[in-house]
Amino acid sequence: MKPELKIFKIGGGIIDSEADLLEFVRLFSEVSGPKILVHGGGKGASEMMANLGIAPRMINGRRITDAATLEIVTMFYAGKTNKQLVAALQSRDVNALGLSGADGNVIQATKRPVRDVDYGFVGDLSEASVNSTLIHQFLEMGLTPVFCAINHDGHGQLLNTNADTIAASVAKALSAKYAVALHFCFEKRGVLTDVTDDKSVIAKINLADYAELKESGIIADGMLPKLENAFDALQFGVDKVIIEHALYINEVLKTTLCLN
Ligand SMILES: Nc1ncnc2c1ncn2[C@@H]1O[C@H](COP(=O)(O)OP(=O)(O)O)[C@@H](O)[C@H]1O
Ligand SMILES: CC(=O)N[C@@H](CCC(=O)OP(=O)(O)O)C(=O)O
Repeated sequence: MKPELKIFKIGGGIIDSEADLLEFVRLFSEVSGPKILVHGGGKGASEMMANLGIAPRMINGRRITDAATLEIVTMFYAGKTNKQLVAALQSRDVNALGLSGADGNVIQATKRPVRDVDYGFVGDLSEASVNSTLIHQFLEMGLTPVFCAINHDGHGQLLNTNADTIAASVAKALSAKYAVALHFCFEKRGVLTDVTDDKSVIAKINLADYAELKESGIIADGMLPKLENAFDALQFGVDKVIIEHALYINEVLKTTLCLN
């Protein structure tokens, strides 16, 4: 039997509030066994950009990342957010190791080719992108890797990748060695039939439900790429995918995804 590995992804809605972030760190520090944290921070990055007079542009949940945007998101994700999270985890006795994809060449991406849209310095990940051997070694050393959304192309160019995609790719790559549970944590209790009603959590979603929910428009905005990544992970070896509130990871109200 494969050993268990828990991968948690937190998004910008939680990172934006210091109190929420510290509460998540407390809960995460109590999670037993080998674990990995992947963080976004899109909301804070957009605020920082707006303060600097640069209008953020998103298409299909992905940020158009020109050179100026890349500088800001690198500072915000790989700098401030990653290091604050690592320090908070250390204060809870979690030996966290903050990583961009460039560190140890742990995730290498390819700049997204220009088709209908030029996304700029956005990185796409493939099966070969994630160095699962190195991540396994970190876990064996008792370290908890903390990934941000910045990676590189191996030729000196930093790239920005949606953090849900990073979480799903790391989960897929490690599923050869581990039974991986992938938790997408954000500021709602799961996938909702009514986004304004936290009680309307859909307990289970399979591939057929997913198609219907998309068609009916119940799933929209950032939930679209999140579920796309989530089902991709399930189809490529990840054991469990859960969508839940970052501050209620120990409670039963959540969405579990399944293929059939
Ligand atoms: N059916 C749905 N259930 C829950 N959230 C939804 C749904 N449809 C759209 N959303 C939106 O998706 C957002 C989550 O996507 P995103 O902001 O990208 O997450 P993250 O904070 O993890 O980056 C929610 O804040 C919500 O506004
Ligand atoms: C290419 C791309 O879209 N990158 C994302 C990375 C951060 C992210 O995904 O943050 P959340 O998880 O908080 O949304 C962005 O810059 O917004």
